Amino acid sequence: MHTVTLGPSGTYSHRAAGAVATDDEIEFRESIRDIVDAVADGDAARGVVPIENSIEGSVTETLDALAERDVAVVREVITPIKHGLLAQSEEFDTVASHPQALAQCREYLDEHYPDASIEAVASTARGVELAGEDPSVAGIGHPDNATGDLKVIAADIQDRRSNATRFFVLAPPAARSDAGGKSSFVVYPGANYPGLLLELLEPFADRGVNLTRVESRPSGEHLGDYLFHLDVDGGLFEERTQAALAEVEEIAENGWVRKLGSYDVEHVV
Ligand SMILES: O=C(O)C(=O)Cc1ccccc1
Repeated sequence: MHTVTLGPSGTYSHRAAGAVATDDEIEFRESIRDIVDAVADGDAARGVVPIENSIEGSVTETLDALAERDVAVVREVITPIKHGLLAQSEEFDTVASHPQALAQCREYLDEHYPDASIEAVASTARGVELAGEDPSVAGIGHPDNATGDLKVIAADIQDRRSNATRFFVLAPPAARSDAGGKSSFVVYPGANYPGLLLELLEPFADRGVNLTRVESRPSGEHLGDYLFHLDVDGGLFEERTQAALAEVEEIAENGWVRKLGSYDVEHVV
């Protein structure tokens, strides 16, 4: 079975997927939700989705899909992101890209193309595809996508020199593993009282398990009701991580805890 990721060919997700699959094993989907669904429904062996960017923060579509569907996280892949502005010539009036890429280049676009219309599309590669079809459109994406009539009008246009994105490699629940140096959980406490979040985090602090990310997301139930995404520097094979999690499960007895799994981190260029 194949690996699904955000298409068309040439997205950053596609590049990250190269860490776990060869090109002939990769199939494309047009949204993150479709990727998570394909893995959860058993239609794909692996899925590769962006989770967090160093400039723009969390990819909320991914967080919400991980809270809703039962999938395992089996690996983390980190890639540097270097955006190029790709167009047939400098005579364009619209810039099309993925919302994350547009946000990562906001200051550059404001300074150099203040009059351009900004168009959010499903992926960076889709924006570049549009630029290839229409001379009035420029895309923001990886410079390797400048094929055919497209030129790299400007390179390295992201607003910070250091720009990296974390991707999760997803697998069906049966592939969930306790091995690996990091673990991710989603906690819905099903309660709301002073100090609740502190209580949820203390079991990790008490055992010296470092938290690498805490993110709250609306539960969708009612305003002010949240679930929490936790990443920790500890594997579920470790007694300290298991013990901390058992305490968290007790605190969340009126809600639920989803163990996404333990995994190792890989850097790809
Ligand atoms: O659109 C893409 O290329 C993606 O894979 C999503 C994305 C967009 C911007 C930075 C990192 C990932």
